[in-house]
Amino acid sequence: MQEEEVLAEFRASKALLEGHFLLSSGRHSAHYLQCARVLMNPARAARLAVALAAKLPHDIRKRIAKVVSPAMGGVIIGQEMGRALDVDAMFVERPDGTFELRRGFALEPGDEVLMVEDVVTTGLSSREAIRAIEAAGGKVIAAASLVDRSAGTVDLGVPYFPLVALNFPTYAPDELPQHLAATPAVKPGSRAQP
Ligand SMILES: O=P(O)(O)OC[C@H]1O[C@H](OP(=O)(O)OP(=O)(O)O)[C@H](O)[C@@H]1O
Ligand SMILES: O=C(O)c1cc(=O)[nH]c(=O)[nH]1
Ligand SMILES: [Mg+2]
Repeated sequence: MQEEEVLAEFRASKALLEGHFLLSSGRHSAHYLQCARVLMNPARAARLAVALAAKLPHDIRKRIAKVVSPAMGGVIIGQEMGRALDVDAMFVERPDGTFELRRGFALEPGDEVLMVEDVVTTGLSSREAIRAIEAAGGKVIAAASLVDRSAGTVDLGVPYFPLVALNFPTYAPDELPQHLAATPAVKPGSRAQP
């Protein structure tokens, strides 16, 4: 799938939002990709997962034993990546603030894992998820996401394969441009506010 085709899927699902958003990292942006809208159509979710799986080099792809994603945003694309790669998919969640495997999910010691996200902006959630997977005995050999909002600048500590890389500006709370400072921010994600 070419970048323009991926963006067409986002546009068709009305997932490209404009306004004033407080992101998971605490940074602000005038743009938000609501991946839940992209993934609410199961056929579209499956198509995008097949395209994302095709981004993985063959030597990495054939080693993947499990897919693990950070909830909530990673759950649906993680499940679809499990289907595309024909491996089990599970998720980490943070009811007490730190990602952990729950619900009877477990990794075998040394299981080679693909960490799958919906969006990577600063990489904070991805790095936290990778830590949780490794604490549970897994070995994260690569990461993948539908969107890399860092436009290729993020370092997750493992090879990282996004389906599409975009560069929407983000701002620290004390450096908001006038047009954002003038409107209240909405926070679409589920990370607890500090
Ligand atoms: O790279 P980062 O700066 O960490 O930002 C990206 C993260 O933010 C969103 O999750 P969020 O914490 O908003 O919660 P959600 O997955 O429940 O929507 C998104 O799903 C990624 O996990
Ligand atoms: O950084 C985020 O929290 C974030 C950005 C974005 O565009 N979409 C999203 O779901 N989360
Ligand atoms: Mg998330």
